[in-house]
Amino acid sequence: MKHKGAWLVWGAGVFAYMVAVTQRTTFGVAGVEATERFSATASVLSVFTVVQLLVYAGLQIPVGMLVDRFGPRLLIAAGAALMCAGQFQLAVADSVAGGIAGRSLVGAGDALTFISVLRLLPAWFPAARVPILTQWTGIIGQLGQIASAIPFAFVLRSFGWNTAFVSAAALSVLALVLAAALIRNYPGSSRPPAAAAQESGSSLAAAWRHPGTRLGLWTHFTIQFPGTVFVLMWGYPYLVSGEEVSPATASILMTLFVAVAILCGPWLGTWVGRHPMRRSTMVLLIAGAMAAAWLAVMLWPGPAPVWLLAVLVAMLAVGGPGSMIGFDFARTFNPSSRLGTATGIVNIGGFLASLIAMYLIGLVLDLLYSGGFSNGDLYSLTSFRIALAVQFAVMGLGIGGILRSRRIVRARMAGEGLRLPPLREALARERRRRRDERQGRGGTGQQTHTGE
Ligand SMILES: N[C@@H](Cc1c[nH]cn1)C(=O)NCC(=O)O
Repeated sequence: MKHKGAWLVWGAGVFAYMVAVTQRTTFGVAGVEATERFSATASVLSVFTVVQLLVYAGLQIPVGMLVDRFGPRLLIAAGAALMCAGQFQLAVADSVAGGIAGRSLVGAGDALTFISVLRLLPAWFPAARVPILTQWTGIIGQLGQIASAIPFAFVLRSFGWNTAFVSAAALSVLALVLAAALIRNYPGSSRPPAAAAQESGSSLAAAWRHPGTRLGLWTHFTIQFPGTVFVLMWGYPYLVSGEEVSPATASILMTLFVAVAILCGPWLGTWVGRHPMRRSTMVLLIAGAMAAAWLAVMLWPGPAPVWLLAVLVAMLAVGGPGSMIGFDFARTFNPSSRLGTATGIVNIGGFLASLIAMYLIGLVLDLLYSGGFSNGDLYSLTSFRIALAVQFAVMGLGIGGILRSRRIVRARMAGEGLRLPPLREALARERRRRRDERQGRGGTGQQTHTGE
């Protein structure tokens, strides 16, 4: 059942997440100014991003346990306060150490936000709506990037570093006030007892032991990282220096990425709500499509045509919303008392894989350059293609994790007497459901039983 005030609670949570995404991405927009302000090279500046991501990923499990114990409201408000402090610190910092301290605070506040907002959904909305609302949370949150790319960039270029980062800090004050005023952890009297401190450790062990949580982790690991690596680090230099597309075309391709992620999110959310027993198959299909698109681009003789690059970007973009299926596994395979912990475990996956892939790609590019393979061009097309191919190894590791945890989940389901209908049977049932729907014969189209 949906509860009164649910949209307001969710709205304040999503706003806090959107602001977190803005704070997360402001530094990327300020690269040129940061180089001058901190007198730093590009590789020193990349440390800012890596430290921020490490802090974010490292805090996921403690934050998940804290959400289960204290509820999302306190954590969302604390996250906004930390991000405000971090952006303020960055506004006044003029040394690399001071800047990294600011970015670490931003990473910490960011880490508190997303899983706390997801934790609100099952408490306030009916189970059948949670997959689609999870997708909308992710989609609306990503719009925070637009606030960095347009108004933040404008203030930075017109009024300078200090004003821009103080303004960003002020946005988190607004998120904090709205969270404190509007968010309630549970509707009315339905508040379950908070987890006791000593229960937190055992709920972490229990969440980890459940193969469904690990299936979620590997899902997030496998299909979030190719898009993150592309957008946060290597996509733009690869397109412009490697594939030799113009900066304007590269920007259009990056915009296509955001558009595809927004468009396919609701479709995926509805699909997952209807076919909970086929979620891992969908995840494997998305992973296969991303790998196939990369392979086609890499094997193309000479620079790839723009249409093929657009197909690649579209496939990579599906990974953002696709990885949200990982959180659906966490939700449906864990009781609500340890949902935050399980969500935190899942959310480490994509960020860990992104850090590994970003580092390995940079390493291979450097090795090819120092070994004389690149003919003095660090970002040559062939070097880029060889370096980017390390993603297949990271993806292979993730697919191995998915298949293994899925096998254990299926064995456990079989032990509980739950039979997974063969794909042909499921497809025939879906065709019947659509026909009935077209002929106006009932059925909500939603299945709420769990599976993989
Ligand atoms: N998969 C992302 C969010 C997303 C949704 N649609 C596109 N991207 C994710 O896991 N986000 C975690 C976070 O903190 O942003």
